[in-house]
Amino acid sequence: MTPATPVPAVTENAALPPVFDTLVVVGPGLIGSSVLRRAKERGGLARHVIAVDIDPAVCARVAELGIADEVMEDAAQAAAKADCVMLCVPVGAMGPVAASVIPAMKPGAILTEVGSTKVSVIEAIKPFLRPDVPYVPAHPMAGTEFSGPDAGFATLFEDRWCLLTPLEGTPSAAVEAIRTLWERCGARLRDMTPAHHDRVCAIVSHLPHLLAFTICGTADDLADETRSEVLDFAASGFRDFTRIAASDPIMWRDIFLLNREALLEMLARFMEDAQAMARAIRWGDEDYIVDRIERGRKIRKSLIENRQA
Ligand SMILES: NC(=O)c1ccc[n+]([C@@H]2O[C@H](COP(=O)([O-])OP(=O)(O)OC[C@H]3O[C@@H](n4cnc5c(N)ncnc54)[C@H](O)[C@@H]3O)[C@@H](O)[C@H]2O)c1
Ligand SMILES: O=C(O)C(=O)C[C@]1(C(=O)O)C=C[C@@H](O)C=C1
Repeated sequence: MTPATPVPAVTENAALPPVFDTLVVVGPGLIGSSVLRRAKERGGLARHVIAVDIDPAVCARVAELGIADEVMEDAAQAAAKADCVMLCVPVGAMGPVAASVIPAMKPGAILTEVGSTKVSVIEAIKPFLRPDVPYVPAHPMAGTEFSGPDAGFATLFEDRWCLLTPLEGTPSAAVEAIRTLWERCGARLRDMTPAHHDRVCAIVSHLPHLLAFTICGTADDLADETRSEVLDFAASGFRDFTRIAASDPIMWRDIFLLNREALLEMLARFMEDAQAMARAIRWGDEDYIVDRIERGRKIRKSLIENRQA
């Protein structure tokens, strides 16, 4: 265990009784460290927060930042102290990490996670579940292209959606505790089925990342001269793709592979629509082209009105 440098806790939720006594965050990267910061800076989430990471450098950094009361490398040892364990590791690591923490958890303690895919994460965790450890899958729809404990910030989830995909038979008190935790992080909550979640995220998050990685690769494959021009003149449109294309490779490898079916379905639909646009351009179908652009403008406007852009 590494002693952590204390950070002065601030107010906002401080008057409210904390949702949990002890919250363990496994994987204090962008998302996990944002939850830790929220807990420390605003209060109301947990009286005591423990961070666990497999990477000793991450543990050392979290201790230095002072965003947890304790920092540990052994997930099971930390889980034994928890009222809630929140897994914030890449989706491909959720199953193995759940397997190591669940046997150590106290009866009645809650397991939750923040994975970007739900059906396959739930499938990976299910074999290790215990009847006395409720599991509440969640997904905060907030992030940046950065990762690691330095990337997090306490306001990351403010006004962002957090999607809950509760499983049948989960005690409602456990679902409500996780809902309250995210509300106190500033998020707006919505419940949906895991399968619906995966289709929605495939179109609004996973496909855009796939397109961004691909367009950067396509530009990079062009002749040297063209590539340098791309970089010189990438003032806006291309530049906007490069922001999300800078995201973490392990995280996105896992998301693509673990949301394979929904992502491939959305990609096939996108390719059909792109073909239709190509046809309209070839045949000079102005109405089709204008209609598609207007739909894009409408979507952007509604995001702005919903404070999501
Ligand atoms: N980045 C986003 O925009 C975003 C948004 C919502 C949800 N998510 C999901 O949240 C999770 C974390 O994403 P992030 O961006 O915070 O990642 P991150 O890379 O910033 O942090 C992940 C942390 O998990 C640690 N880790 C990996 N394997 C581990 C293991 N077996 N045991 C303990 N620690 C382990 C890593 O060392 C790292 O510190 C992922 O499942 C991701 O899909 C990400
Ligand atoms: O804003 C970004 O950079 C993100 O990639 C955030 C984003 C998204 O695509 O919206 C990425 C993955 C998550 O699961 C949720 C949010």
